[in-house]
This record gives sequence, C-alpha cells and structure tokens, in this order.
Amino acid sequence: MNKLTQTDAWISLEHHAPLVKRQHMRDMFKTDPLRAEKYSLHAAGLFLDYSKNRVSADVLDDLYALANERLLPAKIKAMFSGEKINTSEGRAVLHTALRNFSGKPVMFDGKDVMPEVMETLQKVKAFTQAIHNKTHRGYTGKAIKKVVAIGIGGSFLGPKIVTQALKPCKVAALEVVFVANVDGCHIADVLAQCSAHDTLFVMSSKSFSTQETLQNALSAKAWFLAQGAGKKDIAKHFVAVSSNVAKAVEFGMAESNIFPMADWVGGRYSLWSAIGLPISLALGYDHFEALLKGAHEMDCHFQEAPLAQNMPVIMAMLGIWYRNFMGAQSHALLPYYHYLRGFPAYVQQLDMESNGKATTLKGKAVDHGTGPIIWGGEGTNAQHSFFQLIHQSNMPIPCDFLFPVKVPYLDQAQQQTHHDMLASNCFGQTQALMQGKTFEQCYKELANTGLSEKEMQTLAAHKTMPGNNPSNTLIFDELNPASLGALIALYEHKVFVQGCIWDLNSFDQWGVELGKDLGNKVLDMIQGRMNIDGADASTQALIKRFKQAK
Ligand SMILES: O=P(O)(O)OC[C@H]1O[C@](O)(CO)[C@@H](O)[C@@H]1O
Repeated sequence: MNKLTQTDAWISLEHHAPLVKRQHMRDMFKTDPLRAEKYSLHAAGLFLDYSKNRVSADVLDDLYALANERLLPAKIKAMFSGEKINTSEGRAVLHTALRNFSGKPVMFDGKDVMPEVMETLQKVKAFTQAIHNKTHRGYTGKAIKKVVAIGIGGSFLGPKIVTQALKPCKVAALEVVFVANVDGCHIADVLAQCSAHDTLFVMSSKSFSTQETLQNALSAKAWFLAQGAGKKDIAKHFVAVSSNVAKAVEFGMAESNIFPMADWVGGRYSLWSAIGLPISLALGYDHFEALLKGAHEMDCHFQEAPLAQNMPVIMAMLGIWYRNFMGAQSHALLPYYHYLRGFPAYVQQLDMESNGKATTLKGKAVDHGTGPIIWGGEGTNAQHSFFQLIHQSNMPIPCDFLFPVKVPYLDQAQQQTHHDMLASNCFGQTQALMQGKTFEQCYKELANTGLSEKEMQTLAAHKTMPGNNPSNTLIFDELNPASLGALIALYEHKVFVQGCIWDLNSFDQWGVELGKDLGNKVLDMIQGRMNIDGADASTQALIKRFKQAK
C-alpha cells in the first residue's frame, strides 16, 4: 500500500483544497438548489444533514477514493470478523459482537463468541431483575435503593452518559450514581448520602488494577464495614465487572458476584458489555437491550451501505478533509438536548484516546495530522460562551449539532415553546455559521445611526461574520435507547474509519501508561517507600513542598 500522503486521492485532494478555500458555502447553496437534499441521509433512526460542509462533489469523490485506496471495506470486514487488528496488544476488537442480534456466529480464534456474550447478558438481566423485584436485598433485608458505580475511563463514562441521556427511562425506585476520580472528596460526598442497608456497589474495571477504582472500592468497603455490616455481608452489597476474575477474587469479591468481560473489548468501547450493568440497573434490562439493538442497526448500516451513502464513513471522511486539507485542529460537538450534555466528553475520550497518536501500525512516524481535539458543550448555553470564537476567529472549527425532534415532556405547559426555541437556536446557529454576514450588510445597517464614516467602517468590520464555518446536523425523532445506541455506534465507527485512513491503531492507549507509572513512583516517594533523589529537581521540590504542608 502506498504511503497515505502519496496516494492519488490524497494528491488530488491537495489540489482541491486551495480552490475550495476560496469558495463560500453561501454560493454553493445558491448555485445548487438541491444541495440539502443531495447531502443528507437516514440511517438507523438518525438523519444527517451534511450539506453545510465546504465540499464539492469532486472533493467527496476523492475522499471516497481515498477510503478505497486505504482498503477501508476490507478493514471493516477485518474488525467485524474478529481479526487481531489491535496489533500492539495482539487483540481482536469485537465490541460489535456484544450487540450482535443477527443470530449469526462471530468467530474468534476458531470459536463462536456469541454463546458467551448471551450468557453474560442473561446474567446482567437476571441480576437487574433481582434488584428491581427486590429478591436481591441488602444484609438487613432492605431493598436496594441506591447503586454506586465505581470505575474510570471507559469503565465509567459510557454508563454515566447513557443513564444521564436516558433519564426519562429511569427506574424510579433506584438511584444510580457514579464515582471515578481518586480525589477523595467525590467518594466522601457520595457515601455521605448512602445507607449501608440499601446501597449496592458495582466496581467496574477491565484490568482490575486501576489505581482510582481500587482505592475508591477500598474506601467504599471500609465505609460499609464501619457502618456495622460484617465481612459476610459484603457479598450482598459488592459486585464487580472485570476481565481479570482472579484479581477481583483476590480483592475480596465473591466469584459469583463477578460479571465477566472479554479481553477483546476495549475500555472505551465497553459500555455494551457487562460494564453496562449500571445502565441496566438504572433503566431496566429491556432498555439496555434496546440500546444494544440500536447500535446493532448502525453496525449493519456501516457494513452494508456503499461508502458514499454510509453515515460513519461520510462523517469520518469530512473530518479527514478538514483536519488534513483545510487546517482544522479541533472538532466541536454541540448537543441541543440537556440530557445529552455529557456526549461531548464521551466522544472526547472515544476519539482522543483512539486516534490521539502519531505512529503508524508499522511503527513509523506519520507525516500528516491525526485525531483532532474534541470539545463542545450543550446548546444553547454554549452560544453564550464559546460560540463567539467559532463565529469570528480565524480558526476553522467543524461542528456537529445534535437535536431530538421530540422530547418526552412536551405535554407540560410551555414545553412546546421551549422546544421550538431550542430547535430555532440549533438550526439558526448552523445557518449563521454557514452564511455569516458580509461587511457590506453590516455597513448598510449602520446608515442613519449618526456615526462618522470612519466609525461606521470600524464598527462594520467588528460586526462582520465571515461565515463558511462547516457543520453537520444530526437529528433523531427522539432520544430513546435505540437512537442513542445508534448514535454512539456512529461515532465509534467514525473514529475507526479515521484510524484506518491515518494508519493508526485506534484500540491501544500506550500514551497513558508513563503518567500512571511515574504517578505510582511519586506516591512511593510521598509515602516514604522510595528515595526522592531519582526525581528531577522540579518534581523533588513539589514533593517536598507537599510533604511539608500536609
Ligand atoms: O477498566 P480499567 O482497566 O480499570 O481501565 C480504566 C481505563 O483506563 C484506561 O486504560 C486508560 O486510562 C482506559 O482505556 C480504560 O477505560
């Protein structure tokens, strides 16, 4: 395979870029009345309008040609069929098997993984039902009212944003809260609101060796015993999700209370596994299964649709265009739905931990840009905060706007008005970003204001909006478990496609290891198990300052 930057499609895209930079989307819409229709599609309950992007038909053709030159269809097949595409860790990448409701086997190392997947799902279902119908009770016979889910990174963010986004589906009798940070004030705050009699702790850690999770679980266990419960009561109140069952047992978990997960599930792709147990507990197993089925629908679309009609591929290739040819360094996610406010943080982890790399699969340094900075916030709040920069800075920032057409509370007074306003802000912003406002328009508006000519020129310059800022608009009928599953799978596949184009391993995360390692050494220094002399002068001084003050 040719080097990415030497492929025919790449070279052709390099030629298009200066031309497209001189074109304005205003004119693209004027010259092509069918643009919105042409550049939009439905898939798995989601509607994507990508017409407000700085692309011509030629650019799109070249982007799909680039995907073909990088053998994308074969790479999609390789992932779904259990090849060990996570080469640096020698692992397959089979999160799609966790939501495979096709009835077809998924082979890995000569064995169908589906019986094991279904068995774990059944265990999640049975446990959820036992909590909900109160057959599993606390050590004093009280029903479980609260779940504290302990985990971090991929073992936390997915379940947290899903339960937040699907709040209207919540099982009323059960409160599920999440603790991730090793900062003790979080677990202390949470425990202060718990009663040992009716609280269940779910400890989620694929490796069962993550410092934050182990420490938070130890604190939770110590608190539980300090409330008057005995060691024998722990089994009723502590369960774990892990692929390292031996370590979980060593930690003190009863083996029957451990929900297994396979080695071929990456942390940030694991909410579909038993890591999703807090989702099932919070929303009910049926909603969890509906989430998986929605994701499966997107998986089918991703595998079957031609590249030019394939939603994850379209979004990924547009991202490649902006990152590699139009100078974009970041990508903003803007959910116009309060319950989906956690989605930018979720995609931030998914995308930046997957593609925040600069080494190819063969271990060579890349000679092109890779994963962008992902950021964002909920509309309309963000409009009154960072939108100024998107509208008027000279940095190109592609944006994704997300919006549910229906929301579950429209029967309440005034709610339709709220939702109409939300829609108008969402669509209005994409319009403003695209069309901008010319100097001439701004200047004209200042006529008869009593300003001098010079003042009018200056003020008009400040008010001018360049426009030409690209955006995708993703609309779904309502945010239910199925559409949320499809939405998350859409972004997973977008990230995968970009990793394929950039020749990255999107499924390892070596970059986080050094910090963990040095952090452990510094802890040894702080707690007197290691001499500080080996550390650099700055770190030594920081440790000394901390030790003196504490
Ligand atoms: O589930 P574990 O093993 O506790 O890991 C938590 C998280 O830590 C990471 O390994 C990196 O920080 C993530 O990829 C992972 O989701």
